[in-house]
This record gives sequence, C-alpha cells and structure tokens, in this order.
Amino acid sequence: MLQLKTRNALFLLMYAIPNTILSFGIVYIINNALAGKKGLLGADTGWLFLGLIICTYALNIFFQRQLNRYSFHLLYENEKRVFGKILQSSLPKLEKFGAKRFFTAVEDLRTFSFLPYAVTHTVNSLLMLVLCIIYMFSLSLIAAMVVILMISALAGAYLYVIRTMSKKVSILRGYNEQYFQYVDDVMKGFKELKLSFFRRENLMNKFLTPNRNNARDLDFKINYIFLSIGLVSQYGLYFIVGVVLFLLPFTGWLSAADIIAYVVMILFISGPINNLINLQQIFTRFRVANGRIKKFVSDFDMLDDAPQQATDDASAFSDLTFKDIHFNYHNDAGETMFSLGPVDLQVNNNETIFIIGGNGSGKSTFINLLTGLYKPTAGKIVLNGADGPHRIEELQSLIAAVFTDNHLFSQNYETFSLDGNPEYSSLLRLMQLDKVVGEDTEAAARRKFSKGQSKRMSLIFALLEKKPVIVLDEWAADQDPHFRKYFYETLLPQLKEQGKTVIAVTHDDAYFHLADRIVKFDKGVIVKDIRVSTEALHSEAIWS
Ligand SMILES: Nc1ncnc2c1ncn2[C@@H]1O[C@H](COP(=O)(O)OP(=O)(O)OP(=O)(O)O)[C@@H](O)[C@H]1O
Repeated sequence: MLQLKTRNALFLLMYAIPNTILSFGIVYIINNALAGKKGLLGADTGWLFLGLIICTYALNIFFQRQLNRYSFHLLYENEKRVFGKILQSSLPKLEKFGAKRFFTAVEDLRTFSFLPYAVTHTVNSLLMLVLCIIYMFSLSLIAAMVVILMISALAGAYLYVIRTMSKKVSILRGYNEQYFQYVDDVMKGFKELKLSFFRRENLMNKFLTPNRNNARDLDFKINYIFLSIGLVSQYGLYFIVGVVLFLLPFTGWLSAADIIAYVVMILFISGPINNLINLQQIFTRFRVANGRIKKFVSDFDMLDDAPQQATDDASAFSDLTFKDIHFNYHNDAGETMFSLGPVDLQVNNNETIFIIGGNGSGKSTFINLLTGLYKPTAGKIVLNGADGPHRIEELQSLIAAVFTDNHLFSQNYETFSLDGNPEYSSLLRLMQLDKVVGEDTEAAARRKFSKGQSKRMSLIFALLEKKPVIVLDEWAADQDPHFRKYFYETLLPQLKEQGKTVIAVTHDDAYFHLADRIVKFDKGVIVKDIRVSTEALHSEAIWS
C-alpha cells in the first residue's frame, strides 16, 4: 500500500537537495561569522543570509503543500479502497473476519496522516547530516572520523533497540483489535448487558480491564523506550561536544577556529539526529500499519467471489436447479464444522415453496447458496436451463430477499425513488404501514421501526425491486398473529397471482397447506420434498 514510486522519490530529491544546500548555506554563514572567518563570503553576506532564508521558506511551503496533498490523497483513496474491499468481499470472508477488521484497517490508515511530516523531516535531516559531515571532513579527516565513530556507536545502539520494537507495536495493535470487539459487544448487546450485573462486571473486569491494562502498559513501555533512547542520543551528543571541546584541542587535529566550527556543526546536527531518532517511532508504526493494511487487502481479496459487473434488469425466470450442491463451514483450523449437501432441487417459475426443518438443519445456509452469497464447494447451479460462470450474477439479478437479520439502510441506495411513488404508496397500504409511515417520502421511510414493521418495510423494498423471485428467511416470525395470517392467506397468494416465485423459510406449520411445495432439511440434506395437497399434508408427518 505504501510504496515510494520513482516519480515520488525524484520529487522528494528535487526539493530536498536545494533545500539542504540552502539550509547548509545558512549554517555556513553563521559558522563563519561566529568563527570570524570570511570564507567564501563578502560584504553582502547579510543580504545573502536573508535571501537564503526567504528561498528556503518558499521552497518548504511549496513542497509541504504538494506532499500534504499527496498524502491526503493517499489516505482518502485508501479509505475508499478499504470500503470497496468490504463491498466486494464474499459473505464467508466477512463472517470470518468480522467488522472489527474494517475499523482497525481504517484506524491503521489514519496513521499515515503523519506521512508528510515524517518524510520531509527524514529527507531534510538525512541530507543535512550528510552535508555537515562532509564539511567536518573538509576541516579535518581524523577529527571527523572520531566524531562519526561516536555518532555511529550511538546510532547502532539505537537501531538495536528499534529492531525489538516492531513486534511490540504489533502486539499493541492486536490488543486494540480485541478492544474493538468488546466495544462491538457493548453496542450490540447493550440490552443484555443492562439486564445482568454479572455479565457487565465480567465483561468489564475479566475482559476489558485486563485488555486495556495490558495495552496501557505496553503502550507506556514502547513510548518509554523510544523516549529513553531519544534522551540517550540527545545527551550522547553533549558528550561528543565535550570530546571535541576538551579532548580534540590536545590532539592538534583541529585549529581553535575549526573547533568552534565543529561544535556549531555538532550542535546543529543534533536537531536532524534527534529528528531521525524520534521519527523511527513513527516509521515503526507505519511499518506495522502498512503490513496490517496489506494483510487486510489480501484477506478480502476474493475477486472470483464477488460479482463485479452490473447485470441487466431482471429478466424472465423459468427454473433453477441445484445439482449435487455441497457447502462446508470450516473453523480456523480448517476442520469442517457443518456440511450441507448433497442438495438436488429444482425450483420452477411461479411456485411457492416453503423451506422447513429444525434449528441448525441448514435452511439459512441453503438460502445463502440460493441467493449466491455462498459459493458451493461442489455441484452445479443451472439457471433457466444453462450453467456457467456468470449464472450467479444472473441469479442475483432475479432474486430479491429479506433475510432474518434484515437491515433498513439509512439512505436510498436503490434505483427507485420513494417520493410520490404510487407503487410504494400502494405497497404501504398492502403492508398496513400507510398510517405508520404517513407520507410516501424518503424522509418518512428512514425512521425507526419496530422489528415486525421493519420486516414489512424490507419486503416493500424487495417488491419494489420488481424481481421475479422473492426469498424470505423466517419473514413472518416477527409478525403479530393477525398480520401473519394475512401474510400467508392473502399476501402470498397475491404474489403468486402476480407471477412471483416465492421461496420462504418458515416454522409456521399452521400455514404449511398454503405452499405449493414443502422442502424439509435435516442435518444439511433435503429429507422431504413434497407437493402440497391436503391429503399429502395429512398423510406425511412433515414435522417428525
Ligand atoms: N458462519 C458460520 N460458520 C460456521 N458454522 C455456521 C455458520 N453459520 C451457520 N453455521 C452452522 O451451520 C449449521 C446450519 O446453520 P443454518 O443457519 O443454516 O441453520 P438453520 O436451519 O437456518 O437454523 P435456524 O432454524 O436455527 O435458523 C448450524 O450447525 C450452524 O451452527
């Protein structure tokens, strides 16, 4: 994700080289003025000095602007990319990694807002260091070697400590990821937590507090190590100044004026050196964040899983056949947790099929396969007599669904509008929601509904998609007895009359006689597939 392209590197150098030369010019003038040397300078030194300051300032302003623009572009583009990855991801991937991965990836991206600061300071500091060292060499080879040896020893000790830090920063990120999981539990399980003192206490004391304490201690340790090593380098430089001031004069390697130049240089480069040292902390965080974002992107990279193309408007549906379809759930160790299949089933146009079976028998898993959200591990899906790689996309263009955990979006992401839409108004009446919603406007539809009402709204939106196949997963479970009866006895027959094919997962055995077919799952396989007639219902012990 974070890669320095040649173009960017050249741009950096185009700025950094003149900037460093100009900045060095400033130091050079100060140095010579202090040491009483004329050097290369003449009577207009003051003007030159002013000119250098203005030029460096202008150069910095221009460059910082460009760099800021580039990094914010990078940041916000990557935010969009991460969002896109989630949208393209397959359902099994999302179920495996969970929403917390998304939040931490966004947080990791935010780390890169320090990028402009880090890059400019690093490049400037490095070049300045190089120029100062060259200058020191020009004054005395041996003295420069001594100073560089001492600086290298300091840098070596520093780098050694730094190498141990990446792992610690990574562990800290892991703690924070876990923390987001607890936040998610609090948000989603707020009511359950409110009801139980012990649950709250356990979450707080056994999970959240240890997590935060560990994170706090590690965060402190990381920062303390960086701080200490920063201080060592700062005071180490004073030590080097001491050596130059009090030992080098006895060696005869430097004149008195050059000693002043050396001290000025060392004091001057203490800034760049401290910058470089402090920046290591940011770079360590960059490295960790970059690695994690790369992992996120590769984890969610399942291009073959997600339909990328918009399909044509819903076409006609004639039949759908599942041939020897299999699907397995695996745990992290790769062991199979549940197997669905072999499933062989044909769904014909205009049928009303009820999918029944006990809890955990595989009904919802089948629905996820039927709607193309899960990809079969084996078998063939034949749509309208043909199979092939794009059948899933076509299938999805024919299906509108309301899932058990339905969600009403905060905005209208659909191709239809609700404002003054006569079809929407009539569906509101059909679902007996016209008095609840009030107006046929977007604003009125985006409000809080009761669970049963929200299911009705979801069904309205599904019907507005005008697709020939309607899939409902335990849709009526949240409806009151009156509306449930109305749904089975009035709404479903109406949908059939309109030519819709309805596949509904249900436990409502009182209404089984209203289906055309009943398909029963048990332990991941279809154990019954019966055409409904009153006699059949009486003779078959479907529920057994
Ligand atoms: N994401 C998942 N990862 C692993 N196992 C899963 C996952 N989803 C479901 N299962 C398992 O697969 C089996 C079938 O689940 P499924 O949700 O299809 O059952 P169901 O028939 O819809 O049940 P219910 O009537 O309770 O909704 C169950 O044993 C369940 O624990």
